[in-house]
Amino acid sequence: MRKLDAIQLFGTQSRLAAALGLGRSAVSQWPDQLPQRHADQVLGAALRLGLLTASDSKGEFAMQKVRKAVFPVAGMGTRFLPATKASPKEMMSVVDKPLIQYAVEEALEAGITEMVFITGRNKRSIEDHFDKAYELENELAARGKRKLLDILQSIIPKSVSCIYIRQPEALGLGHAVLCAEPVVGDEPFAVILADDLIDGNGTSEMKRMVEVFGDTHCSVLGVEEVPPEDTGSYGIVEVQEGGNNRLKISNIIEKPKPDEAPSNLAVVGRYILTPRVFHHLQNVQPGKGGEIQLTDGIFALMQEQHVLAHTLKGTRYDCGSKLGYLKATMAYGLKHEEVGPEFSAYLKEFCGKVV
Ligand SMILES: O=c1ccn([C@@H]2O[C@H](COP(=O)(O)OP(=O)(O)OP(=O)(O)O)[C@@H](O)[C@H]2O)c(=O)[nH]1
Ligand SMILES: O=P(O)(O)O[C@H]1O[C@H](CO)[C@@H](O)[C@H](O)[C@H]1O
Repeated sequence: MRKLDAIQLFGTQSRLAAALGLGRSAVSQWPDQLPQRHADQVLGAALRLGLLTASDSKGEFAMQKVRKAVFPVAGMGTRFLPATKASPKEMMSVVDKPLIQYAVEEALEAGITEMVFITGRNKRSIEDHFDKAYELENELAARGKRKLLDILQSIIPKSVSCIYIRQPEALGLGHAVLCAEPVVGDEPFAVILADDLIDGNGTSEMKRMVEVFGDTHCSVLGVEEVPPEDTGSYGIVEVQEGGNNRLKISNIIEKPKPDEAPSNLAVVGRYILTPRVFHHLQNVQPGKGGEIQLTDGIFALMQEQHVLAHTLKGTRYDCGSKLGYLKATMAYGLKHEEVGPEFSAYLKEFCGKVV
């Protein structure tokens, strides 16, 4: 997008600057051909103010699509030791699929075609899971196990690319996301934390968030209410009415104590972020727990751009905790087409004995 077109859209340079919450001088220093992050800001403001609609934001005003998802999987999973001593938490299986596969399926359903995994030590099994398993496939084919072969071959469509980046040290979630910058570049992108397993009840939660992004061109965070005593486990946001039934985030704090929390609205592991966040993550200092926090990068981003909250429609299971993982296993077990009915009967009998 050219700067001239952006100014024309808003009428004057001053109006454009005001809509973006910037000084006039900041806009006058922009180059004639806007880099994508400025174009994104302009489009976001134009959509919010109704100067453009999602359907006419094409051609000169083309908006970028969310094509890439980042999966930070380099954490140490200490809450699940010893299970996570030698194998990653994200490979723990809920019934018959590892957590990371559920996360990738949610991204695929949202139209995302590039999966970027931020890995660390002991994470080779994640690469292997999304790679072709020649010997196993040959063996299954030789034994005529067509159904199992189909399951293996449909883990990820051939047209989707998987990219692995090593986070040399687990310096925090914000640092893990920053490691994706060379691959994500100047595009909006999703972040999915696989240990927050979300049953979208028929629709991928990330798909819903991509739709919000398409309508607003703003960063979007998945949020849900948590018990007030649990605020210390989450990024907590304060929101205000953002127009068009949207919630605009006005503050975000990483893991505040209940008496310091601005609300009990917690960020869950689903984000769509504009690439400008990388600039802020580069400057973020270690925060809560001595880690480079994504929350702190988002706080800085919010000072420049609108960031919206999307209230989850699906059900979230915190599979990074033992209890959450057990709950997920039960819910997915009951719904499973092969074992669901029998499992349900067993549970009824079991509960009868316990109660
Ligand atoms: O430096 C980091 C930190 C965290 N992460 C990733 O961010 C996500 C959220 O981080 P968590 O804090 O839930 O994961 P963890 O592995 O550190 O688990 P515990 O010790 O608390 O049990 C997880 O998916 C983790 O892999 C990184 O990739 N790098
Ligand atoms: O799980 P962690 O790394 O403790 O915390 C991370 O994921 C949470 C969601 O699961 C967010 O609310 C936190 O803001 C984020 O730092």
